[in-house]
Amino acid sequence: EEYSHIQGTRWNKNVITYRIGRYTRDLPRNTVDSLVESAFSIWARASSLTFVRSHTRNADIMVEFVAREHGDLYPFDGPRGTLAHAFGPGLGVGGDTHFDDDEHWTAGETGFNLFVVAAHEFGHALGLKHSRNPDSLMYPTYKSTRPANLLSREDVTNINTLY
Ligand SMILES: CNC(=O)[C@@H](NC(=O)[C@H](CC(C)C)CN(O)C=O)C(C)(C)C
Ligand SMILES: [Ca+2]
Ligand SMILES: [Zn+2]
Ligand SMILES: [Zn+2]
Repeated sequence: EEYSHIQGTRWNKNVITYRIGRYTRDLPRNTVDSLVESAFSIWARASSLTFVRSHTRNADIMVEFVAREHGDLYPFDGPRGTLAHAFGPGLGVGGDTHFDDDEHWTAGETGFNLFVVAAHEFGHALGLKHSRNPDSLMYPTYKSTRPANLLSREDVTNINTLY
């Protein structure tokens, strides 16, 4: 889900920073780093946005793996069910993206594919809402077999309407 009701609608800049906090034990850290970077690059290629990894606390988007109650109003639900959530653009918690660490995160076809889920969540972190088009990345249900070009024409149109 996305919680844009407490944030703004879009970032007022084109260079957006992100920081990876707590990792998952399911994957090597450098695998998580590259999958996260690839998920951001999907949106960068479709828009005028640039994403820069930061190691300081004041990054725009904090990316973390957490479970159950984790300090915001939206505790996760254990294995399956909700896989992740992200806050819409804004200061503080704005843009922050949380992955449910009770899921089995993978880089392949088994478990839940981190790249696909991250790309969906980062759409929310940029201000996108859900789509009713099952072919769109922003469709609310996870699909493991996504086309190579993750974004639908609708996704590309929507990100370019916003930025
Ligand atoms: C397998 N479980 C699902 O398909 C669940 N969907 C999700 O966890 C969404 C993320 C997917 C689309 C990556 C939640 N979301 O929208 C975050 O921004 C349910 C449909 C069960 C809620
Ligand atoms: Ca879950
Ligand atoms: Zn969503
Ligand atoms: Zn959270």
